Amino acid sequence: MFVPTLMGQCTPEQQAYWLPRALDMQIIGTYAQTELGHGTFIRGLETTATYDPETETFVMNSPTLTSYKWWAGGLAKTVNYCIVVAQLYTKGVCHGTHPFIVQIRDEETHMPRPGVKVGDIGPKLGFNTADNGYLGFDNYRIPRDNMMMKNAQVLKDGTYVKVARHGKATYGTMVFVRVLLVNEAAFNLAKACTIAVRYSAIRRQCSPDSEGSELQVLDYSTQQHKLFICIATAHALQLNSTWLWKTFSDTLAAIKQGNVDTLPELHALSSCLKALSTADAASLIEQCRHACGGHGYMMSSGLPYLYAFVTATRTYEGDYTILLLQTARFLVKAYEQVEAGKPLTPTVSYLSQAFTGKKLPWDSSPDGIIRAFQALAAGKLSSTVKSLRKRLESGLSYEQAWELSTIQLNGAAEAHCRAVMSQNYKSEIERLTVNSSPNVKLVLQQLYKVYLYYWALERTGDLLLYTSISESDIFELQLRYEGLLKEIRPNAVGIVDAFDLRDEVLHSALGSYDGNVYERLMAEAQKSPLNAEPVNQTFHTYLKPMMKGKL
Ligand SMILES: CCCCC/C=C\C/C=C\C/C=C\CCC(=O)SCCNC(=O)CCNC(=O)[C@H](O)C(C)(C)COP(=O)(O)OP(=O)(O)OC[C@H]1O[C@@H](n2cnc3c(N)ncnc32)[C@H](O)[C@@H]1OP(=O)(O)O
Ligand SMILES: Cc1cc2nc3c(=O)[nH]c(=O)nc-3n(C[C@H](O)[C@H](O)[C@H](O)COP(=O)(O)OP(=O)(O)OC[C@H]3O[C@@H](n4cnc5c(N)ncnc54)[C@H](O)[C@@H]3O)c2cc1C
Repeated sequence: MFVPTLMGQCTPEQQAYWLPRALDMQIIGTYAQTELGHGTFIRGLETTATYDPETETFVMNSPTLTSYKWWAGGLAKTVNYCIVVAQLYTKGVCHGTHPFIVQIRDEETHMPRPGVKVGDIGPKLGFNTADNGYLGFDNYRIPRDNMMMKNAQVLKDGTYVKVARHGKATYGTMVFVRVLLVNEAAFNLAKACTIAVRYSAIRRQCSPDSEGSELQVLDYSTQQHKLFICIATAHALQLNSTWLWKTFSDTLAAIKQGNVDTLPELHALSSCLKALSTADAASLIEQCRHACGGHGYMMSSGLPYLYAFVTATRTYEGDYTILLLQTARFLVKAYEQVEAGKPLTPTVSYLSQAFTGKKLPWDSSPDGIIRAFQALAAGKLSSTVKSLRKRLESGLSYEQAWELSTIQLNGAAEAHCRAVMSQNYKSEIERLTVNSSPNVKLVLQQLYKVYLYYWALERTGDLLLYTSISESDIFELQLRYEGLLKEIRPNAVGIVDAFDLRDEVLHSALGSYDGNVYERLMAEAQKSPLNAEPVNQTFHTYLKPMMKGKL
């Protein structure tokens, strides 16, 4: 996050000075925005940067314990510089949060600079290879030039000058990382399902009849139900990530031309896609662990590490709930645009035909299901706006009405995102397989149908509300879904092999390419320190005295 912020928030002159040093690893930096007391509410951050025109410096200060920077990766022992997001004060006026480049350790001795308090925040669920740290300032001075001045400046005499055309230009790095995280979610879910599917092909358990041999657990329908959605979702996230990256790049290019019109839609998309992709990836990685029984609970399976690593992404770079509410803001505005007969941006254009007051006729084809997801999202949005307006009419303020409606707002945003993801998944597969062999086309179409059927069956309640789907339609869809799992089974191992993930990347005794699961589990067990000697000394110090009643 350090380098992207240097690129996104510095003037060309500042980039010319800082970027080469950062890329050369002469300086190592992190992005310190979150504080002990605030992570989501950026406007509530307490660290201050007060400009002193006498010395042409900013005085960095941590006025309270809760103002200490907390969480930044590498902050504890690794970095010697930080990008610090602080409330900017000049001429007695607060201009809100702005980014500053702050040296916190000596470049030679690595000792913390006077006025800087820095340390490690302690053990975490995962991410323990990163030294996430805390940082406090005691009236610590930095040169005026260390304010990142692309979007706003403080002149030598302390005059504040706003440069950016969009009020949230300083939030740009977060959008960039959210876009990256969709790809990371896809990559890590692909690892987990490679491990779980390969292991499920090796593992034999239970024989349906007394004479027969034990079945591969991958042959069980319930195991296929657990795992094939994981494969389908890994592809869905990867294709949405590529699509989102292009949307991000196009928006950035437009902003460079001075056109910020597409930024709100990008913010709404990156928010809900980051939220859903990281939440789906974390819960499906846990599902892969469930599918591997006891051995999935071993660190040597690689699955606990993947889960601990990925579940953090639901929180950092914008908490799941918060980001969905950002998307909901955008959707409510889109609803108002439909009412006013105004044009809509591409990803919400389906809303212009949606508010007919009638249930969408059910169509179980892939395109029909995608239209149903859109009808579901539109229906939830319409119902949410109705709740908002009912509360406003009762005399509540907009903020109060909004807060009381946030559960529905989040539901509408999640439904919208599912519709966008499903649409992208199918259209990207069709675009990319135009020249593919019939077999490749067949397998990839089977996977996106798994995704569509799975989520339609997960949302039958909503589909009954907003489409004409009947009980028998649901019955038929369930049978079709279960039949599709059986069609995929023969190719399942080949499909995860196609992720082309090397053993060194998987780090898994269960998922290695050679399938020697039991030999690898035993080999990993031998590495346990408890196997260093036949009798551990705790027998003599604790067990034996206890057995003799002497403790
Ligand atoms: C899967 C394995 C992954 C492994 C990958 C490995 C490494 C990954 C690399 C890095 C990650 C590591 C660490 C993570 C680092 C961090 O966590 S950094 C800290 C991240 N913190 C956040 O994300 C904080 C979240 N909070 C916010 O973004 C904002 O507070 C808010 C919730 C958006 C609210 O902001 P606020 O200023 O109050 O604005 P408000 O809600 O009032 O909205 C005002 C208008 O501004 C628009 N807007 C808000 N944000 C943006 C944005 N980013 N871009 C564009 N526009 C934005 C908003 O839509 C409003 O517009 P209106 O037109 O008024 O509706
Ligand atoms: C592994 C990891 C690495 C990180 N790395 C960095 C880093 O490098 N740099 C950095 O600056 N930060 C980093 N962070 C911090 C991260 O960005 C924050 O944890 C995240 O933004 C969430 O903020 P918070 O922790 O204050 O949670 P809070 O915002 O306090 O959330 C707590 C709960 O309150 C809810 N909530 C909060 N506000 C609202 C609201 N308005 N409406 C409804 N519900 C609400 C949330 O949904 C959540 O359920 C990292 C975090 C982790 C876990």
